Amino acid sequence: MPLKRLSVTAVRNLHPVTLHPSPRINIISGSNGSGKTSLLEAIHILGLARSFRSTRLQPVIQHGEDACTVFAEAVLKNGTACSIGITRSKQADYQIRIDGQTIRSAAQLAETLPLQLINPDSFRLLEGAPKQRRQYLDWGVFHVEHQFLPVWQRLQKSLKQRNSLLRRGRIQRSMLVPWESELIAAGERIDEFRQAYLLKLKPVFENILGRLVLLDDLTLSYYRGWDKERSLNQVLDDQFERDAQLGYTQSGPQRADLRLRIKGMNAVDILSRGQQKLVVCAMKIAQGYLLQEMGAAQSCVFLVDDLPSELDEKHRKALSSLLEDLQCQVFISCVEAQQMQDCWQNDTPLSMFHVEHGRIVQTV
Ligand SMILES: Nc1ncnc2c1ncn2[C@@H]1O[C@H](COP(=O)(O)OP(=O)(O)OP(=O)(O)O)[C@@H](O)[C@H]1O
Repeated sequence: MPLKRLSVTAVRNLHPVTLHPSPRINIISGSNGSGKTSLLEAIHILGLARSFRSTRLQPVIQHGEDACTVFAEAVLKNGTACSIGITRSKQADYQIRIDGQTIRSAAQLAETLPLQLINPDSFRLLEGAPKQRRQYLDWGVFHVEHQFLPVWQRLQKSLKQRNSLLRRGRIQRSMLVPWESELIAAGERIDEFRQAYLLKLKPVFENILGRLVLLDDLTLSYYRGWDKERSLNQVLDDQFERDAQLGYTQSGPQRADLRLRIKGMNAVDILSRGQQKLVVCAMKIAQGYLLQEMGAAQSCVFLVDDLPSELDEKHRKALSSLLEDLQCQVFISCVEAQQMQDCWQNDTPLSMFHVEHGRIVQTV
């Protein structure tokens, strides 16, 4: 869902600004510490009510100010306008408004403005804990499967209850049964959603990866979080004693993972940094393409922090062409504008912004 007007007030070092971004490609250049990432961070806050740099929103509020605000007018897929605003003050939690209505859940915000972030931390998708890859997978499922959120919430609740009973100690097997039946029902649904989504994602990912880099041996597979030969019911039953000793549920959809391997080894142990960046980009861009293909309610906005770093010219251009073909709105930050200037076709709407000491000026 492209943003056609974006206002940012009191976010980090940024001076108050109103921008009119291109519905397609936006390049934000500036030297280190000028405020490029802060602009991407502001858009991220607008879409997810959280920063990608700090777990709390308070550090994002400009020193000496009481609150930060990000506001945008966006265009929905059906062509109608939609306004989204978020304010976070030092004293209170955030306030979100969509079309003048206050909303309480960040999930509604995420549904309205699907965002994909590619930044130096995205490497964690390959090298980090399974949680990162589960979140990646669930982002996709959330945007294409409306039943995902309520089922996922039921799963979290039943799992929390089971774990808290397990932690109490000296527990009877029968005491877990009511929570387990909820956990099993929700867990199996979540597994079905994830499998169905991955089946669609895999060919898109392989195609996109092939346009970026030749890695024929790379495989992407799914681990559902428990033994594939046994039902979740059976696994919970068999592992009860051990779960009770440990005080938590060892197996289940909360342990699901995506595995990226090359010749049976972890891809992250084999690939160069540049190749890892390309694989991560292919994974994220594939989700954008799939969202379009599956006719999701809104198209995705891509935030790409420091695209040129660790990529040579050939790969930079290949990546740009994928983002361009996606026909989404893209915000790309870089130090030198000219590194990103000649990557686009002549008819692609392109806007360029330069940031200096927090002041953003549109140059093209
Ligand atoms: N709450 C805050 N209030 C005011 N300034 C802040 C706040 N938090 C961070 N800053 C400053 O804002 C600037 C933000 O820089 P930002 O990370 O956006 O720069 P950048 O252009 O992306 O740099 P780089 O190219 O090094 O990644 C930094 O100079 C930082 O010291």
